[in-house]
Amino acid sequence: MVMFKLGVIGGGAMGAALIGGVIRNGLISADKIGLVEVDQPRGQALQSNLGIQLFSSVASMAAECQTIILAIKPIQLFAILTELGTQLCEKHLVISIAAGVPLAAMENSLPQARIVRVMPNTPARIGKGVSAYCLGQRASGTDAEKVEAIFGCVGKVLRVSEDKLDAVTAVSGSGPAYVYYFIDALINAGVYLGLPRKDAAVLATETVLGAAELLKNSGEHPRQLMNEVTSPGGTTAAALFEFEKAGFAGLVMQAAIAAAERSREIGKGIR
Ligand SMILES: NC(=O)C1=CN([C@@H]2O[C@H](COP(=O)(O)OP(=O)(O)OC[C@H]3O[C@@H](n4cnc5c(N)ncnc54)[C@H](O)[C@@H]3O)[C@@H](O)[C@H]2O)C=CC1
Ligand SMILES: O=C(O)[C@@H]1CCC=N1
Repeated sequence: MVMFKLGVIGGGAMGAALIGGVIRNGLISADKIGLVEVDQPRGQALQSNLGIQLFSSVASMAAECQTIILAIKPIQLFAILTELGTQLCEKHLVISIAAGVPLAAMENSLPQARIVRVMPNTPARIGKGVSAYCLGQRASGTDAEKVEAIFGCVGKVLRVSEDKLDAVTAVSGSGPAYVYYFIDALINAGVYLGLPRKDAAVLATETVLGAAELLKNSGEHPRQLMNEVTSPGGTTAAALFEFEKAGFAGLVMQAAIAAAERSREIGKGIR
C-alpha cells in the first residue's frame, strides 16, 4: 500500500477500470482515491460500489490529490486542463490517457505540473490490459515508477518514446475492438453453419484465448503456429486461401494505419 492520494477525472470505461485495478491490487486504499465525474448517477454508483471519495470540482480534487489521472475523452481534455491550470504546482503529477493529445500541448496548458502520457486498453477491467507510457519533459524516474505501479495493477506496462504512441494506440489501444470484431464474425460463421449461438460463442472465444496463450507461452512465430494447424489439402488451407484472396492481412494493416492516422489528427485538434 502506498501513501499518496490518487485523483481520477472521468469515471467511464477506463477511469473505472483503473480505479478498480488499483484497489483490487491493494496499491492504494479506496478512501485515498478521489473521482470527479459529471455524470452524477455514475459517480455515485462508483462511490458506493468502490468506497472512493467523490469531488465536486477538479479544483477541490487538486487541493487534495497530487497525482491525477485524466480519463476523459480528448475533446473534453482542454476544458479540464484550463480548469486545472491555475490549481496545479510542481508537486502535481498529471497522467493523461487521452488518445492522440501530445505531451507538449498539455505541458503548455499546465506549465507547473509533471505530465505523463499513457495508452492503456480495456482488458484493464480484468487486470489483463497492456499500457505504454512516455514521460513529459518535467517528469522524473520516480514518476515513471509511480505510473508503472498504477498501470501495473491492470496489466503489463511498456515504456516508449512519444513518437510511438500513435502506433501503440492503433495496435493495443484500439486492438481489443478488432479482436471482438473477429470473434463476432467467427461466431456468426458458426451459427451460419448450424451451431447454436451459445456453443459458437464458447468455441470462438476459447479458440482466440487458447491461440493467444499458446503464441505467448511457446514463443513461436505466428506463422509457425499457423503451419501447425494447416494440413496439406485440409480445411485450414481452404479457409486461409479465402483470407489471402480477400487481402485480409492488408486490411488489418490498413485498419491499424487508419487508427494511427486518426490518433495524429486528434492530436492536431481535427474533429
Ligand atoms: N475506451 C478505450 O478503449 C480507451 C480509451 N482511452 C482514452 O481514455 C479516455 C477515456 O475514455 P473512456 O473511458 O473510453 O470514455 P468514457 O466516455 O467511458 O468515460 C469518460 C467519462 O468522463 C466523464 N466526463 C466527461 N466530461 C467530464 C468532466 N468535465 N469532468 C468529469 N468527468 C467528465 C463522462 O461522464 C464519462 O463517465 C479517452 O481520452 C480515451 O482516448 C485510452 C485507451 C483505451
Ligand atoms: O477509440 C478511441 O479513440 C480510444 C483510444 C484507444 C481506444 N479507444
